[in-house]
Amino acid sequence: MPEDKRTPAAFSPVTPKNWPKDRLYLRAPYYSKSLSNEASTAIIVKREDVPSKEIVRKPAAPYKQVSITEISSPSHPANGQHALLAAQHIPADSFILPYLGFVHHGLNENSDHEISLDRDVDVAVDASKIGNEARFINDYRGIAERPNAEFRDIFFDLQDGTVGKAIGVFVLSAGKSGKRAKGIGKGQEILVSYGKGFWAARKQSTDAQTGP
Ligand SMILES: C[S@@+](CC[C@H](N)C(=O)[O-])C[C@H]1O[C@@H](n2cnc3c(N)ncnc32)[C@H](O)[C@@H]1O
Repeated sequence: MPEDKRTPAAFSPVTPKNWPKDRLYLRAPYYSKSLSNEASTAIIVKREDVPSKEIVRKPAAPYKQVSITEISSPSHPANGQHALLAAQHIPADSFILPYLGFVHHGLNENSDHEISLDRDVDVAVDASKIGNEARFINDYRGIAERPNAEFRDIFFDLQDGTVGKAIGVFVLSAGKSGKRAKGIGKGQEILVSYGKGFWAARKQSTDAQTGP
């Protein structure tokens, strides 16, 4: 559990169903006090400096459009773990929820819940110990033919006159052929692509552990 409290209001007393007891639930990003001034200036901006065409997302936790579910299907590659499902139909191209966690310098390669936020100032979000429902989103490989959601940059209202640059989870757009126009159906698992790098790094560390 990180020691720093840049955003005391980040923790929510209300948690979603099936939220694990040993993890803290966030309603806003939790910023490390060790962030450099350069990084803070890059990722936290004044409300009035956000371009007017941009949508600023307000905290809305817990997120009603999703549900955390324990996987109990032997054919699912993450059987016994958790998944995030759509609790209702979510239209193509729409915002689902922010990916919240501990916002810090560097990349914690040991974390399975780490996403880069701003490479220029070397800042990432780690949801391994604190986070929200988005930390339960699995990679599509071995589960579906393709992902149905993706990460995009968002602006998140920190409710103190400032706005944080953050990562949001969105339903994929309909696509040129309209193949994905239906969006994500109620009860379907929300799946992104972690990228080949995520799995390559894990294969390397498994190979190193098992040896020749
Ligand atoms: C961000 S977590 C996703 C949530 C995770 N299932 C849980 O219950 O905490 C990433 C981890 O989930 C598992 N995972 C996600 N997608 C997977 C997939 N397609 N196949 C196998 N394991 C997967 C892996 O253990 C991975 O390290």
